[in-house]
Amino acid sequence: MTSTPIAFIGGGNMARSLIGGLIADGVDAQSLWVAERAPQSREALRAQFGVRTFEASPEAVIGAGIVVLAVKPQVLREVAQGIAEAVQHQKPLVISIAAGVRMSDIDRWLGGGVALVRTMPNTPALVRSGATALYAAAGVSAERRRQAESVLRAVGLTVWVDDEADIDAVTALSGSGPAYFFLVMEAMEAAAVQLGLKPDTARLLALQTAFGAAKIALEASESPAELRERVTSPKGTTEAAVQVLREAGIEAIFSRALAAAAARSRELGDLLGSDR
Ligand SMILES: NC(=O)C1=CN([C@@H]2O[C@H](COP(=O)(O)OP(=O)(O)OC[C@H]3O[C@@H](n4cnc5c(N)ncnc54)[C@H](O)[C@@H]3O)[C@@H](O)[C@H]2O)C=CC1
Ligand SMILES: O=C(O)[C@@H]1CCC=N1
Repeated sequence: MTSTPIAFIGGGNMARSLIGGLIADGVDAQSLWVAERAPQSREALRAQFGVRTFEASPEAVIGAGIVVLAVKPQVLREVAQGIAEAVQHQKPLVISIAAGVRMSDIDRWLGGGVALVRTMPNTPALVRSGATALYAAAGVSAERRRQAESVLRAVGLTVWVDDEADIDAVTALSGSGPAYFFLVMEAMEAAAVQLGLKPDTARLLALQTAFGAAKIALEASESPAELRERVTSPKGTTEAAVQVLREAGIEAIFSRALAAAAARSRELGDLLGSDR
């Protein structure tokens, strides 16, 4: 991992996940700088991680080799324009994690000619089990790409996509994906409580089952479909449950859900980049 200071602009949920993961990977907290406008959040970031915090974003950019844009898409233009001068002076690698917002717009807001990598990480970065897709325009050097990849690889798996539009699909799949699995965990826990289990017992078993299923699916050579079939005895209990899920249209529901997320990502890109 690079030892250059990394400045996060925005210290919310996703920045905290990345910072926690980087520190767990051995990165020195003093080389992680965070510009965060909310005083309570700055205080919490210092207390939890021991990172340096800044009230004014340009101050965090000066001296940083890498700048991570970690504010909500809706405020990214204002934030980028506010640090443009510092970025043009400092010439850091800029990594955007914002959903939807296109690279050409961010580059323009930052004054143009910026070494920019657009990424879509997810919150399991906190426990170094993140999944991040990265995209860089043709002009970004191999060295800058390696630098961006090394930051995100420190907190989990990384993949490059060669079409920026793929980031919308990635956002729908792995960016938002943890929430879908949490929802399934919530639903399974509630259903098990209805069957008479104590809430604590139901949650523990639901969570460990999710963990075990993901672990075996990652480690085994078989596909998830083959692993599912292995659990499903003919005329057994799993078959009874899977039949209910299929009759309710589980595949179609996920297809619609991911399509909605990808459409929202594209919509954010259109909406927020429309100042040209
Ligand atoms: N939460 C998630 O699971 C993921 C989020 N993202 C992206 O990460 C970005 C951040 O999302 P979250 O962390 O969830 O949002 P958040 O709302 O938790 O964090 C944003 C932070 O930025 C701060 N902020 C707002 N304006 C600021 C300014 N002018 N200067 C400095 N700080 C400012 C806010 O006070 C807040 O703490 C978004 O663009 C989102 O699309 C990407 C992948 C996953
Ligand atoms: O919900 C969102 O818009 C962000 C992007 C991916 C996950 N959270």
